Parts: sequence; C-alpha cells; structure tokens
Amino acid sequence: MKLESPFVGRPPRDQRVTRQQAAYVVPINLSYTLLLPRRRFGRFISFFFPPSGFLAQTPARTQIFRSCGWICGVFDLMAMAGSGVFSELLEGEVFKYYFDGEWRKSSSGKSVAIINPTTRKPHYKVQACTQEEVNKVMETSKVAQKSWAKTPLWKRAELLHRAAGLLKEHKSPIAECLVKEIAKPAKDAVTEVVRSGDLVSYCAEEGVRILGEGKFLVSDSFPGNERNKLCLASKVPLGVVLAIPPFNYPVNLAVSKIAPALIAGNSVVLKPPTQGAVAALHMVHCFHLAGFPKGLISCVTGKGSEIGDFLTMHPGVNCISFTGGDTGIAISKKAGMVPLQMELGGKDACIILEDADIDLAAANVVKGGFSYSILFVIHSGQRCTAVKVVLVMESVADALVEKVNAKVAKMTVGPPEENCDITPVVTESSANFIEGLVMDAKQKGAKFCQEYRREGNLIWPLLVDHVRPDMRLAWEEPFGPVLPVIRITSVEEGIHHCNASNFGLQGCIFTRDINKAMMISDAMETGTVQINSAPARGPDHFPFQGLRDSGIGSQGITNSISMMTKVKSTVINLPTPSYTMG
Ligand SMILES: NC(=O)C1=CN([C@@H]2O[C@H](COP(=O)(O)OP(=O)(O)OC[C@H]3O[C@@H](n4cnc5c(N)ncnc54)[C@H](OP(=O)(O)O)[C@@H]3O)[C@@H](O)[C@H]2O)C=CC1
Ligand SMILES: O=C(O)[C@H](O)COP(=O)(O)O
Repeated sequence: MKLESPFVGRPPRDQRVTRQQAAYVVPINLSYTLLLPRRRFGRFISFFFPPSGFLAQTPARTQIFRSCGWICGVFDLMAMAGSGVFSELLEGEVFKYYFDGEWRKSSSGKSVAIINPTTRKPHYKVQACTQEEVNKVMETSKVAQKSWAKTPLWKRAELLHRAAGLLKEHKSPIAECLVKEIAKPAKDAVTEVVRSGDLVSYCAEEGVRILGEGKFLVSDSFPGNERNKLCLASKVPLGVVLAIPPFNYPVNLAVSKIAPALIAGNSVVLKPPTQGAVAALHMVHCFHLAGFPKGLISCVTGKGSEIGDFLTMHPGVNCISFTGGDTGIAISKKAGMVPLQMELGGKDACIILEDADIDLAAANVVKGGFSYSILFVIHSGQRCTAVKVVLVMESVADALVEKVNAKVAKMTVGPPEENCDITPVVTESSANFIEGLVMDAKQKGAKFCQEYRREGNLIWPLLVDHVRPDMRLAWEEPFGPVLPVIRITSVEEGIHHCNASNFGLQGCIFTRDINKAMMISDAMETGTVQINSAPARGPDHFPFQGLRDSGIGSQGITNSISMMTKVKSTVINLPTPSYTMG
C-alpha cells in the first residue's frame, strides 16, 4: 500500500496545485517573503515554512493554509515565541520561570533542553528550578491566596475573561511552541490555544454561577431535632493548588486546572511538562498580562524526575491536579492528606456490533485511533482518549478492516508544520516503546495491515489485525499511531476484555440498537461510554473521569471547580425552635 508522505515524491494529481491556484498562492507567498528581511524574521518564516520549503511538492490545501497563516502572521509579527510581548520571558537562550509576578532566572545556573520531536535537536531551553526556589514559591503562593480569597467573585471572573482574550489574541506564538515542542500539527496547535481560551471563559461564567450559591439546611428534617439549628453551607477555597499537566495538551490541560483553581479562590503553582514547557510559559504570560495579583500564579520548570517529588510532597500544597501516565499512581501513594485529581492513562475499547453502521464505525476508528478528523485534534494517537483497541464482531470484521485501511491509506505523514495527519511522536523513547509493542505483536503472529515504517520519531499509521490477548498490544497503551484489532464472537467477550483492563477511562459502542447500547454501556466499567462516536474528553464542561488506573476524581469545568473547594458550614443555633410561617 502506498502511503502519502510529503517527504518523498509528488503528491497525487488531485492534490497538486493547479495553475489557477498557483496564480494566487505563489504570488502571495512570494510577495510576503520578499517584503520581509529573512534573517530578522527567520523564526517566523520557519513556522510557516518548514525545513524542506517544497512549494511544488505540497498539497494545494496546505499551500493555501500556509498563505493564510502567513498573512495572519504578518499582523502578529511582534509576538512570536519569546519576542514582542513575550520578550521578557527569554534571557539569552533560556526561558525564565515565573514567580511573584516576575520572570526570573534560576539560581541553579542550569537549564533543561527541549528536544524538537521532528528534528530531534534541542529547540528551546528552560530553567532547572531548585528546591529553595520551590520553597519560596510555596510561601508566596500561600500569602497571595489569602487576599485572593477575599477578592469578589465577579472580579476573579473578570480577570479570567481577560486572560482568555489574551490567550486567543496570542494564539500564534503559543501554537508555534506546540509545533516545535511536541510536533502538534500547526492548525491543531492553534485549536488547542483557542479551546483553552474558551475553557477559561466558560470556567469564569460557571464559577460565578456555582460558587455564588450555597445551601441552607434546617435541623428538623433529621429525627429527634426541632427547627432550632439553621445551617449555611458554602464552598471555600482549598489554598495552594499544584497543577501538573502532560505533554500532549500542555496548554489546554494546564488551564483546565488553573482556571477552576483561580475562580474558586485558590492560588496555583504550575509545573509544566518538559516537552511543552515553553508553550505553557507563554500561556502563563497571558495571565500575567491580564493583571492577576503577584504571587497568585507561579510556574516552576525543570524535569519532573528531579523536582516532581519535592513539589508533590511539599507541605505547602493543599491540592494536586495531575494529568499524565503511571507517574500519577506513584504520586497518589506519596502525596499527603490533600485532595487529588488524577487523570491518567487509558486503553479505550471500541466495541463494534454486527448491526453497526460500518462506515460510521470505520470513520470513528480512524478518527479515534489516529485522531484523524477536522473536529478532533490530530496528534498521532497521543491522546488518553484515543481508541486503543478495536473489539469487532467477527462477522463484520473484514468489512471494517477494509474500510479503515482505505482511510489509513489517505493519511498524510510528515512534519507538523505541514499539518500532516500523522506527525512525529513526542520522544525517541516513546517511539522505541511503540516499536516494542509492534514487534511483540509481530513475533506472536498478528497481521499487519500496513508495512511497519519508522523514520526517527515518525511512525507511519499501522492497523494490527488478529491481535490476541497474549500480545502486549492488547493491553498496553502505545500512545502512538498503532491500533490493534481483536475479533470477538460475542458482545460479552468485548465487555469482558474492556473490563479486564487496568485502565477504565472511556469506551465506545457502535450499534443501531439504542437499548442494546445502553445495556452494554452499563456493563462497561469505564468513566465514560460514547455511543456511536469515538471517545473524547470534550466538550470541556462534560464530566471526565477514569476508573482503576485511569484516575481519581472527575474533571470537566464544573467538577473541577467543586473539587478545588471545600464545604464550609456555619450553623446558627436559635434559643427556641422557629418554624417558617409557623
Ligand atoms: N486521562 C487523561 O486525561 C490523560 C492522560 N494522559 C496520559 O499521560 C501519559 C502521557 O503523558 P506524559 O506527559 O508522558 O505523562 P507523564 O506521567 O510522564 O508526565 C506527566 C507530567 O508529570 C510530570 N512528572 C514526571 N515525573 C514526575 C514526578 N515524579 N512528580 C511529579 N510530576 C512528575 C511530567 O514532567 P516532565 O515532562 O518534566 O517529566 C509531566 O509534567 C499517557 O499515559 C496518557 O494516557 C495524557 C493526557 C490526558
Ligand atoms: O490528553 C488527552 O488525551 C485528553 O484529555 C483527551 O482530550 P480530547 O479527547 O479532547 O482530545
């Protein structure tokens, strides 16, 4: 099967630039190229013009996208990563960390390199913060939180709305970081930032609504009591929230913790993932520009393996909101007596019944497994909610596999700057891990629907059919563009496989029978079940949670706000019972 790669050969005829299109596209690109001195704007140019610069080899839609990005980018020129409004983040080659309302250099004198997954070369550097710096951050956060808790709710919301606006205004430089740090396709990187702005705004509105209400209880509803006790229950902040997001959504999964924490009156210490740290620092700067009080938000950088334990076990922390892999399980064993919100890995099963709409199922298997869709962020299967195992009834398995293969054949594979469907996975060790799963399946006799192909961190999409439970791929999450298919002979077999997994994040069912779907959904032990669609966290206000090794607690805007508060009761004791209208 021929896979379409922008690295080699010409694109298929229908994707080449026609003379007519070129008449518009080429002059637009050229005119902007000539207008701007290439040395000064080199970094900007490289965002829209990736390494190869192969105009004639690029699909027409990509060239048009580039030209649009190019035109928009011209108006956003002063704000590329580490420049314009973001220039104070950078000193020399190293991005600073954020503490007490200022951008600072670490006294360690050390930095951590961020490797571009596409080039596999260092692209950015961030400070390696010290334990003393973490101690100072915690002290300052505690003080800042006290006065923030006394700030009216509407004012907290106003600042969050301002930060949301700034995030959207500066989406290009933040997206640029995502492209370079985690190889997120350029347009999906922009989507992540815009989605994050929307999340922050929604959170401000939801917070005003749900935190503006409490409960009023009377004592005579409980046996043996008269109505002489009136209870006022309200939600109060927890204190300092430690937020640790993963690499795959360094901005969105950071704000999904920061915004609920802030609206609820908490302060925040953010420890961004190393791959994605620079995008997160830029996002934090938008909160800085919005005018949040000094010390309320801090961002400490460094390797999780070096400062992670010190942060999570710090006595100054009152709540930990973590998203990531098994690290979360280790954290939950070490953390003190503080509320934990843990969103961990998934092995989301997709159960396809005989009566399913096979076209719909195939489209969702591709969209869910490889995240190939205009509605979903495309990220080479690097989503906790990706479809990670297909459990299809034997009688429809051939038809499904054929349709999925036809769609896989049309996927583009290459650099994120080109908006390819499949881009490099985040690190070489991730690629090696994925390869290990693939080789194990091969040795044990699984059928590869495509040839296994890898160049550096770039792995071509691979559907692995006839996977059996003795293969690692049946149980482990590749977090990459490799999707196993297990053929089942009964629905019970599918449910059993799903429930036997260590993970219990999401799952999905394809059937035309809603009654059957409901029964299967009830039987599946996962945090969410999607009926006739691939798993997804969004929309961001939906509850999102995992069972077993997939997590503790529930996310989603409303649940996160509640989780980052504690109920406080004030009881008014009357000398004699008093009954309303009595
Ligand atoms: N359920 C969900 O919502 C989601 C789950 N995931 C899961 O996350 C995994 C991939 O993300 P990935 O970023 O690699 O996950 P990791 O668990 O490796 O890292 C997550 C975060 O934890 C930090 N960290 C590492 N070690 C420690 C430590 N000892 N103490 C505290 N923090 C630490 C990392 O920092 P550093 O980068 O510096 O190491 C990073 O910020 C997959 O398993 C995926 O399923 C991903 C997204 C969403
Ligand atoms: O990190 C992840 O994988 C997300 O939490 C899933 O988000 P999505 O379903 O919106 O991509």
